[in-house]
Amino acid sequence: MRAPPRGPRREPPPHRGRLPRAGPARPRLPLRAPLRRGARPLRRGAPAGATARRPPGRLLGGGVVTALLALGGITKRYELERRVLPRLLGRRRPHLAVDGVSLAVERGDVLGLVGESGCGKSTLAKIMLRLEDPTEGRVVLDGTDLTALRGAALRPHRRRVQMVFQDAGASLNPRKTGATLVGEALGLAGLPRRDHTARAAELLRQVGLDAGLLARYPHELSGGQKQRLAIARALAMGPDLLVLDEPVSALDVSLQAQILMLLMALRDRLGLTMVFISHDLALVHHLCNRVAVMSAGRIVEAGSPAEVLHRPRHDYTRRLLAAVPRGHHRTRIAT
Ligand SMILES: Nc1ncnc2c1ncn2[C@@H]1O[C@H](COP(=O)(O)OP(=O)(O)OP(=O)(O)O)[C@@H](O)[C@H]1O
Repeated sequence: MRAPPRGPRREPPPHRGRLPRAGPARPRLPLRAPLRRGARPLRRGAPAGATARRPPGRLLGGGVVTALLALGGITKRYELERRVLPRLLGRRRPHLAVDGVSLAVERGDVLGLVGESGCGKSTLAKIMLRLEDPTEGRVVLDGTDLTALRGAALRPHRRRVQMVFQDAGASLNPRKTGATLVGEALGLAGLPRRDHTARAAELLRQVGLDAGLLARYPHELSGGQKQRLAIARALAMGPDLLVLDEPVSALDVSLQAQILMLLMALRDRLGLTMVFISHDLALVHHLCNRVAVMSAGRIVEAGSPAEVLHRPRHDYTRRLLAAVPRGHHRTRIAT
């Protein structure tokens, strides 16, 4: 651990071992660097017993958390039913989908998470949103340990991380119009009902859709329009972090480019923090300022797109790059 900088002596925080309820003066953790696998306690060097005294969902003060989202030693094991020789081998067999991932997403980052199918990207995304519980490890959002929270205590934090799925059509309730879908999100975000129509129209404009489309049901929209509506609905919640799981892979190439340009505009205009999950290294190269490469449940390499995609250090990343078809994507990565 690095020694604290020398300087004028600071007063100790008013409640040692307890955090103030909320607010800008909330003490932060030193999580700039990715957490080491299984690191405990989260505040390195915290006094023995500090973890036990921590109120649920709150972290001890004393340092500075710069990461909006910090994953510390995340492991996810699924217990699968064993169909072959269950009496002999046992009924359950564990499957390790995520294996000790530590990762920090800073405010304003657009982090590209790449890796081959089945390496654990979506599972990790669901854990970021607490749609799945990790088997081990911590999810810390803006200094709050989400893994310690349940039910009503978790809800307000969960809204701060929104997800856009590959298949927007399936994630939009077919019985509800765009106005209802976006309006519900605005209601959850606490916007008074009288302001819903104007805000929904504004959000639709932000994602490049005509506000008139709010009157339509999802099946009356094209694939690209559905994806934009899903993004508008996610933005309606006023998220701090948007997790996009293969948001363009179901679209044709021209629509992919349009959605990518939209995401780049949102990144630049709103300063959105995003985790962009994709197989497509060229898309990641264009959109992201950081890239993490995942293989068999682990992050094997992370850095800037220039470092990871142009000067890969890990064999797996080299193989991933070599698998990109010549001409199309490779040229786009090289530019
Ligand atoms: N609910 C589940 N129960 C059991 N195993 C699961 C479950 N969800 C995912 N898995 C397994 O965990 C591993 C990681 O899956 P995950 O969906 O996270 O991969 P991925 O990298 O997102 O793949 P893709 O790019 O194809 O979407 C896979 O082997 C998958 O079969």
